[in-house]
Amino acid sequence: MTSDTLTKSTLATHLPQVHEPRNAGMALDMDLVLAVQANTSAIERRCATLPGRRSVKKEYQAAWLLKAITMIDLTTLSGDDTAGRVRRLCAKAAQPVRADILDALGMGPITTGAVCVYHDMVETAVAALDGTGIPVAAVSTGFPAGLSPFHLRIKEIEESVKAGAKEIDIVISRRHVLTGNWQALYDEMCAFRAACGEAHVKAILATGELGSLRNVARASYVCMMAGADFIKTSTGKESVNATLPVSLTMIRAIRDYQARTGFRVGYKPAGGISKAKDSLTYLALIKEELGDHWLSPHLFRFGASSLLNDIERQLEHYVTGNYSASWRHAMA
Ligand SMILES: O=C[C@H](O)COP(=O)(O)O
Repeated sequence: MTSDTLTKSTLATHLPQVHEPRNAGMALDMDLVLAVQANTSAIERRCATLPGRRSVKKEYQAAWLLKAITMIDLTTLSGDDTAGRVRRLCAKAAQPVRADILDALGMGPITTGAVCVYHDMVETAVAALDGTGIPVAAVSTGFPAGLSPFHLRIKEIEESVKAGAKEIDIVISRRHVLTGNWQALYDEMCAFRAACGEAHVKAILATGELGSLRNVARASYVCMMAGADFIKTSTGKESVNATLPVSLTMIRAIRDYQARTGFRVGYKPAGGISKAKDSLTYLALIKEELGDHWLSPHLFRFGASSLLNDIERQLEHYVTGNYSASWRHAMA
């Protein structure tokens, strides 16, 4: 990662609204899908070099971490979620870094990319975020397993959109991938996209349950062909969630899809990303494989419940020279 492309001055305090044409999708091209391969050992070799590399330091690191915050879907997806917890999370999304730290960094206000909740909490989050411009993302379609009746999965999307969700994170039927039923996956994804209407749809592949990187690559293509605005690795509930090899596989599918169609599809690694250092590795990977254009909330998000906390601690360390206990930072 070079440090010249992102400095504090390039971090506008209010991010410009980038107009990106939505992925219109294309007809299912089975020849293309079946031609997709993934060279697992080459992918793993490339990824093994990433975390150990020299990373950006000092003010450049602080700038990248601030940038990372603007691309977090701040998430709570727990059975014991309450309206109070969701309101606190929304307050954190609207002011993700303490004002004194931002002041010391010479930064104006920033926000996270979105707040991500279950359907039941959408209305609460929408009300709590009123006036902030922060969208609410709802996980949907029988999250996390995606095994509820199909008509109910469609209905769930419609209800979340009606409740004010601007982004819908759907889960695909893993069995369609595992049985190679690409037509069924394509049809399902088209129906989910149609039910979302104007809301943007993120397709969660649940990569930890897809068996191989080749399946991950093929599922990525099929979901993009069916109109996914983003492809997302995981629900956070699988035993293996976001990994670098899976990310490289999906990112290269995105790159190839853009070369073929001209549409830029977003990428969201999710699940188990909780360290500031890991966020820098992901951003470096995006920069190298997709380019600077993708380093923006409209094309890249972290799905994370606890990453923000660690980033805020690192920023405090940069400003004061001391690490604070994580409990000193408001819920993240
Ligand atoms: O989509 C977001 C994930 O569920 C968050 O996972 P995490 O709690 O491991 O950060």
